[in-house]
Amino acid sequence: MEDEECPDLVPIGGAGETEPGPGRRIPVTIITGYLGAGKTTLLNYILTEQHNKRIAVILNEFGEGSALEKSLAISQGGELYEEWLELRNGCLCCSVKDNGVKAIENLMQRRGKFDYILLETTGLADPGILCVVDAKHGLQHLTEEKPEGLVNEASRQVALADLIIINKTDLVSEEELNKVRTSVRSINGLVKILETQRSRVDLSNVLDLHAFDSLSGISLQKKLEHVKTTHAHLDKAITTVTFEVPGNIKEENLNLFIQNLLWEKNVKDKTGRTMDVIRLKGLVSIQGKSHQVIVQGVHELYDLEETKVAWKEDEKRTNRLVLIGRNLDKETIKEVFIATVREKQRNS
Ligand SMILES: Nc1nc2c(ncn2[C@@H]2O[C@H](COP(=O)(O)OP(=O)(O)OP(=O)(O)O)[C@@H](O)[C@H]2O)c(=O)[nH]1
Ligand SMILES: [Zn+2]
Repeated sequence: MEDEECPDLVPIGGAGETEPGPGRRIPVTIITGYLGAGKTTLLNYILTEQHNKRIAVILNEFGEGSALEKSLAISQGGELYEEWLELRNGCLCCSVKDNGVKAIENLMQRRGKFDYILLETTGLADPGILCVVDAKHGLQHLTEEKPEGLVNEASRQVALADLIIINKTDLVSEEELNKVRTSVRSINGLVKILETQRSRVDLSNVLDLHAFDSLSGISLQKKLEHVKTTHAHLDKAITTVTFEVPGNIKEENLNLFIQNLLWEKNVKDKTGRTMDVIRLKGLVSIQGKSHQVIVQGVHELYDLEETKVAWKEDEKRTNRLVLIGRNLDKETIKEVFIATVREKQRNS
């Protein structure tokens, strides 16, 4: 990678930011947070709120799940400006200098200038400016012990953030919320903390991060440089598997499959280890439903939601699932899925 070919990202609140005209610099906000914390919910909220700002969003692709991620983003997003940015190894600081900047440039060439740019990184990426923390599972992620040599990504994200959004406050008691808040505070004593449901945050807080930047006294560029030197890649034990099974499935069978996986935890890999699913996403075809259904799971919580996208008449109905977690093996999980669906169909 040639350094001179890579334009630098503009530090938030950098000189010239308030200058009018085409030379005005555009703030870039990077959104981090552990798997399923609510980053996409936040982006969708920001993009659908009335704010009279032109905002570009750059989403990352995670592992094999890119096709599905993309379709999910489109079906939820309404009118988004989108550019797809593949983060190599899901690591922002490795990728942002080459294809990251390129993605932003491509976007501006096609769409003109934006007022703000938001960048979503994978749940396991390194650096952070705005970090979404899951009120229900955040404490578990922050305190998880890592094997020798591996960094706890969740606490690294919190440590680097200028703004923390503790999301899903509806799922916890005031006491649990206090614990998460205290834990975040102990990792990052300077960071501004906001608490939300469905990531519904006052936009001025999110789009105007340089206010906090001055607090921490360190620019985005410096942060990226800093993080690059103390580098650790994705937690190797966590992997992504994707599979597709054509046809219609019954809702009760799908529930059974998911509950075995997330609640009963009785699905094992070939060596007998329990498959531990942190994140589950899917686009499925439920018998008797004309519209595509989205499956969303975060640890033991999941829900099914009918989308506005109808299956077309000549379209092949199919089920696509993405699982992120430990001890996942694709063949086995696919077999279990098919078996669960078939088994119950014979019985009922
Ligand atoms: N109960 C509750 N659920 C929420 C809240 N915010 C988001 N969710 C749900 O949490 C799930 C994950 O949300 P996403 O926005 O996709 O999370 P993400 O951080 O983008 O996930 P990854 O990109 O996979 O890391 C979805 O099912 C959301 O509907 C909240 O405040 N309360
Ligand atoms: Zn997301």
